[in-house]
Amino acid sequence: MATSTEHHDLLIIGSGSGNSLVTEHWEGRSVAIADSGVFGGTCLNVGCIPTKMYAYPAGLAASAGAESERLGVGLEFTGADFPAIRDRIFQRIDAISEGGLRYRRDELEHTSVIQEEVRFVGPRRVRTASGREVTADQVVIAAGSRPTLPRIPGVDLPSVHTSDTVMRLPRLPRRLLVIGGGFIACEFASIFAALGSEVIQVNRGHRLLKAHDLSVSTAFTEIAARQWDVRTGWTPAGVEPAADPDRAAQGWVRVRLDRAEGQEQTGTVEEVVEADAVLMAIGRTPNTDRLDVDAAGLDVTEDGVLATDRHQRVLSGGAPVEGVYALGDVANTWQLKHVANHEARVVAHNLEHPEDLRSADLAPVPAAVFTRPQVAAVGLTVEQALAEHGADAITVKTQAFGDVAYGWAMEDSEGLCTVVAEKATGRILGGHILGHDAANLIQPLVTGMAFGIDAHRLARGQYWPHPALTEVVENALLGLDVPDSGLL
Ligand SMILES: Cc1cc2nc3c(=O)[nH]c(=O)nc-3n(C[C@H](O)[C@H](O)[C@H](O)COP(=O)(O)OP(=O)(O)OC[C@H]3O[C@@H](n4cnc5c(N)ncnc54)[C@H](O)[C@@H]3O)c2cc1C
Ligand SMILES: NC(=O)c1ccc[n+]([C@@H]2O[C@H](COP(=O)([O-])OP(=O)(O)OC[C@H]3O[C@@H](n4cnc5c(N)ncnc54)[C@H](O)[C@@H]3O)[C@@H](O)[C@H]2O)c1
Repeated sequence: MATSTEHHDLLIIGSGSGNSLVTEHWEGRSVAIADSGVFGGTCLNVGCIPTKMYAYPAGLAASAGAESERLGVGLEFTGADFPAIRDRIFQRIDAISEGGLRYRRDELEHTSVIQEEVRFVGPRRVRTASGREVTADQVVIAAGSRPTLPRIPGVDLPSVHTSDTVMRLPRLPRRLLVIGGGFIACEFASIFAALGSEVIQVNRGHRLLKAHDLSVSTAFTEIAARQWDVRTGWTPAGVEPAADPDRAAQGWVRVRLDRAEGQEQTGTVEEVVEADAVLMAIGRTPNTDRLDVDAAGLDVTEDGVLATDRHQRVLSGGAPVEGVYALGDVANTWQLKHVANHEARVVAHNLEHPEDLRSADLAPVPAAVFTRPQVAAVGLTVEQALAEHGADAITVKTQAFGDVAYGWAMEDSEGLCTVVAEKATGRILGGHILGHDAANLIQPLVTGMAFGIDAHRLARGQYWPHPALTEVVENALLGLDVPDSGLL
């Protein structure tokens, strides 16, 4: 039963990308931001930023040893001060989150923060957990996603973590069992292995990063297996405290693994791994189910995200609901911050200019995995291009890092850049990079695809500083069987 009702010009559900919607336009108007979690959302508090703040020192740690020795530099890894790294990261992050909350809640006159879970009771009406009813002329749903947990016994034991908690562990795990083979699982396996944990990564399928191009995913799985223990074809079946009471008291658990369905059955069908920390990283669930969207009649797609039109207006029965927008992980399946940011810019404009609606243009979307080595991708994989265009219509070049000057100087033997393009036109269909600095190296290919620059023109229509590693992209482009642009 509602105890009070308040009305705002704008209600934003979710303080992650949603927080960026409060532009100068809203001064003198009333804006409420509802968030029952930590202010600032996933990217800042438990996502992109802290993971990369771990990935950088982890990269420094991993450069000692075999790689440095091979190049004649005597570096020794003497251990990571995990609590110091953790505290440095979260002292910086928590201050930003707390400052953002104070600014919106206490300092600005036209904004308020509802620190409660909210659920829809009508299209532009929500009820808070404490029973307040809040209405608004316009509503933006930016409620994000949360880690998915497997439905197995023992998943609620304190040593079982998700990406929300694993970065705040009191100490570096002795043995970390990582479940999953996607972005989150691979980034954390790479980080914790470099910092000194014994990492065992268990994945259902036989390739890590399986959504990536086969060339990248296959090579990454092999390289990962040289850095930590990768076990494929398994799925977790249950977690229980370790049999030894002393170990159990220290948080050690036994994780039972079953052979994953549909995977080749060789060897044993059940295995047990003991670990003092377990990370479940098997995907993220959009938060639509936390919002009672049915009460507002809002459409949800079969992927569980809110259905929107190209202006990010939420649909009801297939038609846009006036003044209700959605963005980010609750409204798309990319689950990437740069996509949420783009959608937020579209929504910010459309809220302010309902008579001049702008559209989200999501293609092509790059993604980068900040492992060691890094992985980055944009557009179609070779397999997708083959399926969509046929073998005769496409051309593919895989350029090894070691065959361009800087990669050769690094004595790199792992890095590769695969580009796939349309043979007849040179239109770039996709790019896939594994290796040093892949997250940066992918950008020329994103530019080429976004601005419709064909492969030869992209390679020959600009200078590439010699001998920078970007030459790996230039050479991949030049290796394609595409029309000559005439440029030299
Ligand atoms: C470990 C990790 C690393 C990542 N690294 C990267 C990366 O390197 N690059 C990249 O592009 N992306 C990365 N991502 C993905 C990226 O963080 C997300 O795509 C992005 O943060 C989504 O933003 P959002 O605004 O949609 O939602 P969020 O930032 O998740 O905000 C949603 C907010 O809504 C609140 N909320 C939800 N339901 C309710 C409710 N009913 N009532 C009140 N409040 C509610 C939540 O508390 C939350 O604060 C990473 C994610 C994770 C988990
Ligand atoms: N650098 C980045 O851009 C970055 C980093 C982290 C997360 N993210 C975003 O967050 C999203 C979620 O990441 P994620 O890694 O959790 O999901 P994901 O979808 O990338 O990977 C999920 C993995 O879990 C495995 N899996 C699923 N169920 C399983 C089970 N029962 N047993 C064993 N394995 C199982 C899948 O095979 C897959 O390998 C990503 O899709 C990405 O968009 C991005």
